[in-house]
Amino acid sequence: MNLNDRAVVTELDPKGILALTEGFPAQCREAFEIASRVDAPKLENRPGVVALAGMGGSGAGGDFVRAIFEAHGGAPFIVVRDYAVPSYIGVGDVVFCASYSGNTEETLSAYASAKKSGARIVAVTSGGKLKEQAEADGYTVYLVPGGQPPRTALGYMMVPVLVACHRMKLIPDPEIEKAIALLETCGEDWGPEAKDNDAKALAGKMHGALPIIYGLGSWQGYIANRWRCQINENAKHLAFVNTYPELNHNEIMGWVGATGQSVGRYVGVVLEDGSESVRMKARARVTEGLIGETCSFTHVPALGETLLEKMLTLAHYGDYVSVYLARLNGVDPEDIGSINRLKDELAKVS
Ligand SMILES: O=P(O)(O)OC[C@H]1O[C@](O)(CO)[C@@H](O)[C@@H]1O
Repeated sequence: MNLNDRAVVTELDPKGILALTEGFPAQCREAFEIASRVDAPKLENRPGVVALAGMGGSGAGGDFVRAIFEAHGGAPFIVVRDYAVPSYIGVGDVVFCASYSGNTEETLSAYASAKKSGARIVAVTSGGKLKEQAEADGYTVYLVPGGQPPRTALGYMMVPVLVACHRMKLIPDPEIEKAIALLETCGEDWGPEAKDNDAKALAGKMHGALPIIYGLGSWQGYIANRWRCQINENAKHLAFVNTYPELNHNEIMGWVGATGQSVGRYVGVVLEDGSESVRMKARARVTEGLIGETCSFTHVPALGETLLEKMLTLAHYGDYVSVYLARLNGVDPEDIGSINRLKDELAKVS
């Protein structure tokens, strides 16, 4: 299949997931402008905990912010992918409720629990019940443009949280515009017109295989999870994710049996910064040696200098891979039939 022909790549993509992927840098820029016009909450004291409640693509945005807090932040930051915020959240804490549609049941339920806890709530949404409730309750709302699949709205959902946290003096300047400028150059290498294209090549390796995506460290693991979600939803393709060094304490033994198991072909990906410690690099090298021919690993290094540049470029690369893999699999990247059927069934459960 000729993935160098845009018409071929978009043949099964009537809703334009490829175009939305290409538009990600512009989306981040627009989100930055929107967020810059909104007053962030004024905090009297530093919160004990900052949380972000969100599912799927909206939860992924929380992981990016979490990584920045873990590297440079002034409070613990947790991502809640569940119906309620933890019991230790209370008055003085900050809870971002992020739902692009504004109608995701788990996030609306987490919103209700956060409200009960007395925490300061900030909503990020394009509308729906979350907008209605947060406005009625008098909380800060970052309102972003609607009308696209939530997983393609990562910029809209993440950038306002970063801007708000910076303005609340919880993180140093994440240099968002610098990261966007770098993102704007990536389409030349990974976009549909780029012929010598590593993203297309990696999608080709994943086609007919089970991708195993390892992060060479914690934030790299968060991005690996975003890759998995995009590969699952866009390409209708299973993928497994793990993170160094934890996988050296368990999953490495799973590979011992994998050679004889009839799973088919595995293809490995390691997402890395490039400046990991000597010991972390050694872990990847030795692990790959032990796994041997059962699975060969492609290392994908992050681009840029800042943590945000590195995370966004690695995630953008994975988004392209997932769209090319969707085409190779012969599926519409927009279709989420099973998710919708699940929601229909759940609607019958009281
Ligand atoms: O951001 P939202 O609208 O809450 O959606 C969260 C997630 O739910 C889904 O719409 C599927 O139910 C995902 O595509 C999305 O990432």
